[in-house]
Amino acid sequence: MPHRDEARNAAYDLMRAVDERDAYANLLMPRMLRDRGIGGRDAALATELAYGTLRGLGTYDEIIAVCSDREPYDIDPPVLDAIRLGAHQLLRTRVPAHAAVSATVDLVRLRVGVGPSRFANAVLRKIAGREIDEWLPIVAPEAADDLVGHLAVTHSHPRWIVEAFLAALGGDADQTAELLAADNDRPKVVLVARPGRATVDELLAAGGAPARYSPQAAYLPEGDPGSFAAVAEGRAAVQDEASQLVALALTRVPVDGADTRWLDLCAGPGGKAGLLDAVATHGMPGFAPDGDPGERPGGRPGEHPGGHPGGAHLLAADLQYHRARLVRQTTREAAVVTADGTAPAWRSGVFDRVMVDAPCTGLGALRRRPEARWRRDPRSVPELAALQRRLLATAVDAVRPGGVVAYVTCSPHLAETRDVVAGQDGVEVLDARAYLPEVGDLGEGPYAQFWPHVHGTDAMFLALLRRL
Ligand SMILES: C[S@@+](CC[C@H](N)C(=O)[O-])C[C@H]1O[C@@H](n2cnc3c(N)ncnc32)[C@H](O)[C@@H]1O
Repeated sequence: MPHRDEARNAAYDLMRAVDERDAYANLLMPRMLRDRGIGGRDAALATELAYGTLRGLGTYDEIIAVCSDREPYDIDPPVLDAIRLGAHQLLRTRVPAHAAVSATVDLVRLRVGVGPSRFANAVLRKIAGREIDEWLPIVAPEAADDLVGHLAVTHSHPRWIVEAFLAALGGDADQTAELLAADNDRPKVVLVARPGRATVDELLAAGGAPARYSPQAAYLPEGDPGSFAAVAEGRAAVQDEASQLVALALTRVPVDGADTRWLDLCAGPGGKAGLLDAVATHGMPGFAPDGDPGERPGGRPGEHPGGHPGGAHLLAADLQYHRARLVRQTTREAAVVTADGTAPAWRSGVFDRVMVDAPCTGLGALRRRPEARWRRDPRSVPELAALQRRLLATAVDAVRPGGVVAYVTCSPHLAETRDVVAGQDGVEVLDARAYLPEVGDLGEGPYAQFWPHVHGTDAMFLALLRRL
């Protein structure tokens, strides 16, 4: 089989697995490529074709509807997926049109049948008649008539997600368009050097590039993170910069009195717990209880305000046993338990700092999972918001008066962010932005909202609450 066809077949099989078996594309693809011995440029092509098609299929289906005598939902799914794959090659890659059409038609003939391949041929030839910029005004409603529909079709997102983003961005259509476009880009791979276990300098020396915000981050320009010794040894890991910073922000808030007991209520799979455990154990350079950050070994005056002296201990909990087990791999000193955060096994008021990284719709991380936007269900939002409220209430109960709770979601949906925090009694809401001085444009406060189109991070939300 020619190389390019191997890549196309892998992309097609991935799409079928996503449709038929609810596979997670980003988990299955690397395995499939490895099993088939596809590497290098072919692997990159297969991944680009599959992920690009999964992201863009909202737009492609509108175009397919115009080019076919059937609505996409009336087309046999194996044929529809192949046509989507062909449409992606025609409209968003440099693959020559004749090659995109003939390879897709061959694929349908071999994998589905001769009749469907004729149908695919007819539809793809019509699609090939125009460029994407010519198609969009034909298939997307005018922004003036239907702003949400316009953005949804142009940037290939479900309407309800566009509505949620528009609301979270205060109705700003331009910003929403930028955010939706950023969701269609591949995210950077970011590494975290866990304090006391690895340093950023070590990651830079091993081929990382300097990061923009987090004092513990380095970017990975290309290649396999596992090739970094620090990653292979669990001293460093892959972690989005916003995810690093919300954990660091919790450790930076000054608390009076004891500061030795920390809790991560929803810790699995352990990204934030890995960082919290390291700071709790080893402290964070730059900390100055009363004076010059430079006094502390490794501290650079003025560079990283805040920090922590260490000497604390983390308890990490997760409802699911297998996720709690993953936390054991990211932490060294922490106690890890399987526990329901809404029915805690600990006494009230015993912790000095609590992280609640609540289960959420994940609308802030759509860049990472190409098919996720089509899988999420708007009906899950009220259910998740109710769970988030219960978890936040438990976290506030678990922290002592004067202690701090970080409420975090990887979603900017207002029902999962501001609305959850607004209902919480017995707390002072701190200005979270004050604990992230290295990052600008985090919103009007008192919360901090990261954005892919502004910061290049996931759309992570942070509220910092001090128990009264
Ligand atoms: C957004 S994830 C946490 C991500 C994690 N903090 C990290 O940085 O890797 C939410 C986690 O909450 C857990 N969870 C869901 N319901 C829970 C509950 N009632 N109590 C404790 N954990 C729960 C899920 O199993 C999931 O692992």
